[in-house]
Amino acid sequence: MPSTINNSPLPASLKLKTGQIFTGTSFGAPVSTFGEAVFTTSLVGYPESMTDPSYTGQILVFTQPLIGNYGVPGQDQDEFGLYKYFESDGIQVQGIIVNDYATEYSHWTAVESLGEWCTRYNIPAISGVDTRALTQLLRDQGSTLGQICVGQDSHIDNIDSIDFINPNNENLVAKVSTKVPLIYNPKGDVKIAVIDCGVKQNIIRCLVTRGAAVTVLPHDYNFNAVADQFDGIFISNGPGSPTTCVETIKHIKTALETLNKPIFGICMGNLLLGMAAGLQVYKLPFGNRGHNQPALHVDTGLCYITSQNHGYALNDTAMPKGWKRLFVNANDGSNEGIQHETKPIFSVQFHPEAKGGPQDTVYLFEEFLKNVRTDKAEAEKHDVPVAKVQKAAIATFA
Ligand SMILES: NC(=O)CC[C@H](N)C(=O)O
Repeated sequence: MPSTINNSPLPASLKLKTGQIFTGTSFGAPVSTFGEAVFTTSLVGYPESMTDPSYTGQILVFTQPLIGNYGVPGQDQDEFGLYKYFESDGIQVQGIIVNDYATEYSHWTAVESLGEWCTRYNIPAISGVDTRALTQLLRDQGSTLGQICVGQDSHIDNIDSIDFINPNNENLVAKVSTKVPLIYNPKGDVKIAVIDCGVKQNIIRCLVTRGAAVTVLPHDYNFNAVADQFDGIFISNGPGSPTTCVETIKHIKTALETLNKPIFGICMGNLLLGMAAGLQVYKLPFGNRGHNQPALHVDTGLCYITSQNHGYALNDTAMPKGWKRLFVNANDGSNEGIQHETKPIFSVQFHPEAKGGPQDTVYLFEEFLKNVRTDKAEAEKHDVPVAKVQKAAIATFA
């Protein structure tokens, strides 16, 4: 059961660096934590969002008022060894803030309550917070550093003496990336190297279910040295500031200069590819997090509803030579994707793999794999060495 004193829940609060305190009661672990307070407008998908490594370092505020009513599923795996209901092997957010926590849950996949799950992972959770007021504040003043306090003294205003920790100063990608290469669906017809900045399980699933063999590589792995073993490169989503990913950007830059392979990036992948191409990033005031973000496809004018969770964006006002905008956000005009004008290289800021969210743009995985298969067929025609075995890439790491 969640933390209680004599069966009544512990008081808890969210203290913001800007001086405000939001009070409520604890329904998770009785621990205090720091993070960047951000809000998501998604209506469903709390198990997926909370296990998405992109949320590492963040205190997640749900604007959907009722959270927890379908409980939390188990760690079941599919035929590829990927988690069916989670995006990684545990909770990644620092803590969660909700308005109304559903103390009773019901769903055929549920094995425990949201409160029990948070407690097991030592993650604090607060309910009874006016999340509408909190969201308006975060929207007006921007994402804000905060501390979740749990316990009898949690309501005391000691903000002036708190040394708030900014998670974005750290290379969070290094924390969540795989330490060793991992292979999924080794018999796939094309071989994709996934640069793991914190890859979601459903991104890997979107590649393997479309026939690809996937090797997940550590974020700083020099994939250029083993590029002949792969037919395409994928750059994943991930937490924190892209400016901390110096090593990964260096490798992508080398790839752009020397490799002739299809590349696809998602979210952090869009930021890193853009930076390697010469663009700058900036921090959005409150970010775009939710499942209803409109992305306009620049060439056709078609608008897709997309799943998003990012705090940074590419400044695309002047595109580098050879590159063009692929998508823009119809709400705030921020960049939603870039594309090379002549090479099969593109990336998007939103999440076409969803989980949660709409699947309007999942077709982009087919576009990428079409690029990869066409490129491979061309290379074979001209007898250029194409991807052989993946074992050698592993051997250097094992
Ligand atoms: N989902 C992601 O990959 C997020 C990218 C980056 N951490 C940002 O917040 O902008």
